[in-house]
Amino acid sequence: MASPIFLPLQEKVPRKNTLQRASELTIFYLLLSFLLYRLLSLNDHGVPWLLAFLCESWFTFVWFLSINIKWNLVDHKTYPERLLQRVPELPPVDMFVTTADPVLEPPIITVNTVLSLLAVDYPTHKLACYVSDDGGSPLTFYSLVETAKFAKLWVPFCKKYDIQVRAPFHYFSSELNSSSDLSSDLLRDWREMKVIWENKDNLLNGVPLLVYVSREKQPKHPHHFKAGAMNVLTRVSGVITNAPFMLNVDCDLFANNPQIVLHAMCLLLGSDKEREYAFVQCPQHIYGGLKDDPFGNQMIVLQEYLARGIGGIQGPFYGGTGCFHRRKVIYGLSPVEAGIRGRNLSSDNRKSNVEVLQTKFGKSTVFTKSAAQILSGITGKTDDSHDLSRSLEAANQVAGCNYEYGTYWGTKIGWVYGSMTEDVLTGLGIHARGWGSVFCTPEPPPFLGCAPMGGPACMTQLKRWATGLLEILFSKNSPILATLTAKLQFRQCLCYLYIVVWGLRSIPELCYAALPAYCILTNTYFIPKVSEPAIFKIGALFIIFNLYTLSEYLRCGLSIRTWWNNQRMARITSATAWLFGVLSVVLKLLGLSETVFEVTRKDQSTTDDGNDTDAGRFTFDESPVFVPATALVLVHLTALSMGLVGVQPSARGGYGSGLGEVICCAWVVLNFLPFVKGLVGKGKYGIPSSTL
Ligand SMILES: O=c1ccn([C@@H]2O[C@H](COP(=O)(O)OP(=O)(O)O[C@H]3O[C@H](CO)[C@@H](O)[C@H](O)[C@H]3O)[C@@H](O)[C@H]2O)c(=O)[nH]1
Ligand SMILES: [Mn+2]
Repeated sequence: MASPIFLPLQEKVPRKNTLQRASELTIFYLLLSFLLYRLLSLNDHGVPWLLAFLCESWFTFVWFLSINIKWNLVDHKTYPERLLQRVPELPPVDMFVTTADPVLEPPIITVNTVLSLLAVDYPTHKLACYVSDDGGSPLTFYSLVETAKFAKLWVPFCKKYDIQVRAPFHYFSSELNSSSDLSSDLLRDWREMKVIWENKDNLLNGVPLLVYVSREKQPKHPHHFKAGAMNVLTRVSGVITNAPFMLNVDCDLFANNPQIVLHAMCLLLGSDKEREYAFVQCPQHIYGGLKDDPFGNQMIVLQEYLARGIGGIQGPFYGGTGCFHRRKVIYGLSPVEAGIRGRNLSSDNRKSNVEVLQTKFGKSTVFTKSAAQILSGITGKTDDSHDLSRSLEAANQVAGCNYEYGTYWGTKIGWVYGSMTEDVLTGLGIHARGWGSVFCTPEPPPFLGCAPMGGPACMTQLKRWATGLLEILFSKNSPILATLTAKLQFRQCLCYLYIVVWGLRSIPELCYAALPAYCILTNTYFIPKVSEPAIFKIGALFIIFNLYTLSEYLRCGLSIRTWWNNQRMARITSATAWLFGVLSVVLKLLGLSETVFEVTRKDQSTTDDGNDTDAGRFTFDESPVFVPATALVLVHLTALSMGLVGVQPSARGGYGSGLGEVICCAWVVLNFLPFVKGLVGKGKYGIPSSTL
């Protein structure tokens, strides 16, 4: 047995995926050979053929990007029990929570998240929790005051009894009523707990610092939504605790695995190789999720293969929540400057003078001093004599709405502005400087959060993502430029391309989905006739592709229904939210309107078992986002009935639409079934007459 000192804190485990690779390449080959067939026969066919060729070329390109992502799947195993033997003293961590709207994000959700963070297994005096409230809501503030009081009972209680789920809301709803024995035990211990809490002088048993921040906002000053909030939190924490590591979560994402900070440290501390990880991204699992994922947004398969796949290249994207950062990376350092690669910079070089720092970081002297410490590698506050009033004064200054003017904040330092998906943009900047990142997937899942339910809430979220990602493609921070001019690896660039073109996919998808109906209505065709061998290629493509995606779901232990719901929702999203994402970016590029961050409604789970059938039903509102998909469905229904009755114009040149088009048409209708139901549904389950 090796001594614990030499045992690694983490291990990179490549996954075997020979069969998947073979299926991916088969699909790619079929796509290419089918494209060739289309190309060679372009002259004999009309517009639908050309359109189909263009759309299929795009699908082939997207498929190529997806093969690149999934080629090398890796897992990272972490061993927190070895951590203390290797690292005698754990570093401080500042934990950030953002909330913005007390109605869409009820304070009880934020309170749970905060309590779960305060209670993680980590020395309490090394932790501090900062909550940013962009709503400036008295309700949220009052809830947090109460939280701070409750935490003094809750944190020691969790640690003493090694409670697993440390978000009280979830703990009490799941475990308390399991046996009467336990309840009486618990009651006695509740009384005992008060003994524990009297012992508040002992910091190790205490509660981490909790700070409420509501930054200054004024109509004339852009506040940059969440990215702006994160930058304020970074500065405020800089002048108070200045921890070298920062964890950030959205208000709904509570810590589900009390050891998560230790797991993350295994990846951030370790050897030189590990120190190249700029951030540790945890997966976002959903709690109280509806059965079979009716809205296709629990993202289990996406995270399983996408994040693990990029893990085999430069590392996962930054997902905006459930992520541990190195403060010095957020402050703009590259791996070389951080002394990880190449020579360590001499201390003279590192010690930038105050003026240079102030032009980059802003005018606060307290803050620039703290930043200088971080940049030179000194971790944590050096002077233990905590001058809280001085810190608070500085905190007020750095949270002001005009503090960032003329500084590097939002461009080279901190969370980057200019995209509704500030997370991906910020992570891209970090990768472009040459840093890596890593996906952390311990059991039980580290964090759990909400997924929106119902049509409109899902649309808000997906539209924002499509908008934000497309903003990145057209900005000066685009991944293509980052590969050409900076250190973004080529394959990593292809991974970024895969997601930043999400919105653009709507156009070819919508065209392709319109083809069957168009062909039936005009009695033309775009599917090869049965007499041609190419029919086997497109048939095989259809079957192998669906079996391949289905196998991905089955391997994750998900049901066939979940697979179907996700496939269907992907088509619906494309014809709705993604299309509108493209429109809003076009309007922005034309200078006609600005993009806005619309907060997603955080529903508390409505049912305990997640089996309520109505909760999974697609809902509508009067938003124009539903118009294109409704039109698509109406046209297909018309085409289908005309095709079946046989009232079609006579075909030109002998061949008209055939069985192929009818099957495709029916397939489109099947995919948009929620809209077909919406045509006859009542209330929120029906498509409003204005949309129709
Ligand atoms: O002006 C704002 C707007 C939002 N938020 C916070 O940002 C977070 C994310 O907003 P939410 O509406 O929950 O968006 P989601 O689509 O659920 O979030 C995903 O997508 C966002 C980017 O679009 C990322 O910022 C998130 O981390 C990621 O989880 C929440 O904590 C909000 O309170 C602010 O602090 N200020
Ligand atoms: Mn969210």
